[in-house]
Amino acid sequence: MVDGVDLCLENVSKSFRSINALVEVEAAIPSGATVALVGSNGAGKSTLMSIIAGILAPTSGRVLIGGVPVQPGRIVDRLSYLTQDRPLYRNFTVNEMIRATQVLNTDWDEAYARDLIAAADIDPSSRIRALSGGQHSRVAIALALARRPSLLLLDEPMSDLDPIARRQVRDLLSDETRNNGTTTVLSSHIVSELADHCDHLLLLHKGRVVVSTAFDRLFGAEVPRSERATVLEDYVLNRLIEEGAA
Ligand SMILES: Nc1ncnc2c1ncn2[C@@H]1O[C@H](COP(=O)(O)OP(=O)(O)OP(=O)(O)O)[C@@H](O)[C@H]1O
Repeated sequence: MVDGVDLCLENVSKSFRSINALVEVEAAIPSGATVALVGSNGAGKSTLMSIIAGILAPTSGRVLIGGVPVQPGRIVDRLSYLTQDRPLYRNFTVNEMIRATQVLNTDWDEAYARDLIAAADIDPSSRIRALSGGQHSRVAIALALARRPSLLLLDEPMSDLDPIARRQVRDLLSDETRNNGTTTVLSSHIVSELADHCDHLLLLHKGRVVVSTAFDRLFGAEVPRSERATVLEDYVLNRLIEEGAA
């Protein structure tokens, strides 16, 4: 069991010259939560993840992970971040990529990485450059999970997966939270897909928080599980329309 950590965003702002990518973002995410990070293109989702991971420095404000402030430029312990570009060494084989990740990480579960790659039906002797986009993502997701993180950041992890692979990855992430208590932040444009296994909504629009709340508060007991996807999608759409997004 790897315990998750709570995540606290305190007044986080980020500007790129004249662009205000994030404006005073506040959120408190409990340990073990799975957060659906949602917003239109350019809403600030990737910027926020990079700040949480310590890769980007906020212009102001701070991020606390398990009560400890993130120091930009310093590696955050037990955090895995799958960026949208899924950086893997293209000339390596999958086996070489597994070994390289092992060397770079103290907490590492090689057997788990190999199980996940086998479950995706990927030959570990294949070169990364010879993998399809979806297979490339499956390897990147396997490496991210096998680092046994307490905090997992996934930027559109399912964007290039086929429907079966999407379901497999969704189940995998649900198991991860259930078995390991991993706190997860997951961005996606397919809101309905997030309803089943996320339990917190963080909706951004033009860098500002529109909603940060537990799903339970949104849905209430009266909405059956089977209708959650539609209800969540409608809710997000209506809130974005209210914000002037359409
Ligand atoms: N390195 C950068 N330099 C300048 N502007 C940037 C940089 N990174 C992001 N931005 C701007 O910050 C804003 C937020 O971008 P970000 O990539 O965080 O949005 P996003 O919600 O992840 O979008 P998408 O859904 O399209 O991936 C955008 O206006 C973008 O142009």
